[in-house]
Amino acid sequence: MERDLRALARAREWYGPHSSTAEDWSPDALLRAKGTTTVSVVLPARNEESTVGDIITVIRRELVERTPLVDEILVVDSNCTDATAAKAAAAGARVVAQDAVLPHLPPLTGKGEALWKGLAASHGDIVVFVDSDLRDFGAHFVTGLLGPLLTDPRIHFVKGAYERPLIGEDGIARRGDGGRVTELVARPLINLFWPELAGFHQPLGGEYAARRDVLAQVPFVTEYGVEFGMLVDLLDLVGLDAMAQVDLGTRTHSHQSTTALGRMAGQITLTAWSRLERQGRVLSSGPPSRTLLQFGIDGRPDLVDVSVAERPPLASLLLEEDVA
Ligand SMILES: O=c1ccn([C@@H]2O[C@H](COP(=O)(O)OP(=O)(O)O)[C@@H](O)[C@H]2O)c(=O)[nH]1
Ligand SMILES: O=C(O)[C@@H](COP(=O)(O)O)O[C@H]1O[C@H](CO)[C@@H](O)[C@H](O)[C@H]1O
Repeated sequence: MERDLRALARAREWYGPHSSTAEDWSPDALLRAKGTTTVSVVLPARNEESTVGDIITVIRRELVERTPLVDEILVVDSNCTDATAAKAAAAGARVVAQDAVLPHLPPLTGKGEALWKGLAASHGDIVVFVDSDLRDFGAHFVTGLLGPLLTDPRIHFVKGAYERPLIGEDGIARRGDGGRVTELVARPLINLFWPELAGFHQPLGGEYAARRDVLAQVPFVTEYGVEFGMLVDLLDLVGLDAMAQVDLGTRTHSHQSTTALGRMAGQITLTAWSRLERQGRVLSSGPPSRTLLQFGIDGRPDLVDVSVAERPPLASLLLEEDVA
């Protein structure tokens, strides 16, 4: 109890000095602070043809042409079966196929694989990750995330914070109802086991930025375990004071079904379990199951695989290759 109170006090103490808003970071001031630091925006995309082009157009117009803060826009084509790649290229992004990056490695799947391949295929000193399904994207998403990284060498990772309405099938936005897996799974797990991280408003949010040399030192959990695993691993690696968050306003995106989020919840739970084991905080007599029995509306049972894998820190791979 004492430890948890201390940890939550730590989270509260961290929150003030390490939280800002996108408005605090003007593009012109950031351009002055940028110097020779290079910036890559990496967008993981799985069948996002209806939104990816607009996001890239805003980044290119505002942050490449108007204020040259961004040096590279990379879309990772995550086994798309629609026109995502063509739309992204037409809007001015470089596009790489997920499985074409480091092709000598057996391909893995999911968002975490797309992000790790995006890190490997990009070049910026700072990498900004932005989801490709955002529906109200603004350039402030990127400038807000860059702010602390371009102005404070002590900060190595910045997470977006935002209000997340749930857009219903009727098209009506229900304030505060988005981020369902965050509220039902991730936030409770973080508060129970990593309360130092409790100050992060949106631990699963898909918009965040970090220094390349830090991202290259953490593993990337595949599928939808990537954000949860990264927060816990970065807390270990760089410590809470090297992490910050920026309020980006409101974030709306394409929503998955409850069934799909059930699978996501399973992946995140397995990720949390793996970190508890790795940190020696649980002793296990055997691995947890990696399957989830779900039931369709008609009650039909459906056994799904919620296993996650893990890519090693990129730096370790490049070191091996150098040695090889
Ligand atoms: O195998 C995958 C799954 C997702 N994504 C991308 O990762 C981002 C977040 O995924 P999604 O929207 O499915 O998650 P949600 O926001 O609904 O939790 C989006 O840009 C997806 O296109 C990806 O690149 N590969
Ligand atoms: O935050 C969440 O609960 C989920 C689902 O959000 P919604 O309930 O569809 O608004 O969305 C996030 O989770 C994924 C897993 O970490 C991330 O990859 C997504 O980028 C993020 O949108």
